[in-house]
Amino acid sequence: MEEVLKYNLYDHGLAVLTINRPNKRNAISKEVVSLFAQYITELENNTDIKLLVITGEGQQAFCAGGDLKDFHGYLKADEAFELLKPMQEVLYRIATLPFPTLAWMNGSARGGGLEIASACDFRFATENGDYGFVQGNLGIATGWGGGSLLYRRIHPQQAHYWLIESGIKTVKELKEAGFIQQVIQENIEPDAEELTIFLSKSVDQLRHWKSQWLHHHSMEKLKNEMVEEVAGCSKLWESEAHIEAVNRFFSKK
Ligand SMILES: CC[C@H](C(=O)O)C(=O)SCCNC(=O)CCNC(=O)[C@H](O)C(C)(C)COP(=O)(O)OP(=O)(O)OC[C@H]1O[C@@H](n2cnc3c(N)ncnc32)[C@H](O)[C@@H]1OP(=O)(O)O
Repeated sequence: MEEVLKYNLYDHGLAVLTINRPNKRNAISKEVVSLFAQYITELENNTDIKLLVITGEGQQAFCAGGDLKDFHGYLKADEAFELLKPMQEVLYRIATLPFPTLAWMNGSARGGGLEIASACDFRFATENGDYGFVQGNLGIATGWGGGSLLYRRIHPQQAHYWLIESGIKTVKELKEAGFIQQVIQENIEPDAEELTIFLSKSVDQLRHWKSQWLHHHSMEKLKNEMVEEVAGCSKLWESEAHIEAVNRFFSKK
């Protein structure tokens, strides 16, 4: 059976991680979290990589967020914290990789799917998708640290408003807010023209610019904010609103 997270390394410095659960709209299961942690260790130790792209399998979704079967249940706050923390650590490690990272959003994204996208330095998205930090509609908040990351990707006031609004955005709205840098028409190919701006530069140049970015933003402050975010979401986990929202999702199936 194919892995639920595929890792492809190309000889021109490109690494691609593909979330491979198209029948579940690439929702993140615990197994996907574990494979992310494993592959990131390989990426951290590879000095030849110029760019990491994270994308989804298929044309319908980039990532539907946490798998509601794996990540949503009747948990106490401390249990929810233990459940959410591993993916927060994955997102922090993605955000602090020593080379540029790009979310190639090949379709719709919800909740944690946009938290993964926010962990990347850059985001390209297809017009065929729509995109929403919907955690607020589930009675919770971002739970993997993606809210802290969003504050570093777009204007902080816009980030605050998006998290409260919990709305679904078009690619036009994402572009207007500066959340995405390019609109894409199809799934990624290793020789995609859109990757040239990265792959035409040297490893040293790309790692210099990423080091500059990491120094500009205190990573210690980011890590602390992300951990506090997980704790805050965990407290909301016990709410009636959250339990009812998850029941609604599965009852409509
Ligand atoms: C910290 C992260 C945070 C958390 O986990 O706490 C979150 O990510 S909360 C947000 C969780 N995600 C969602 O609420 C999104 C739920 N999914 C959808 O809104 C839609 O599926 C959508 C818009 C992504 C795609 O809609 P579409 O009509 O194309 O597909 P279906 O809804 O018919 O779904 C197809 C198939 O996929 C299963 N599915 C979709 N999303 C999830 C999910 N998040 N977890 C588990 N399974 C999911 C859905 O049940 C269908 O499966 P099937 O077996 O065919 O019934």
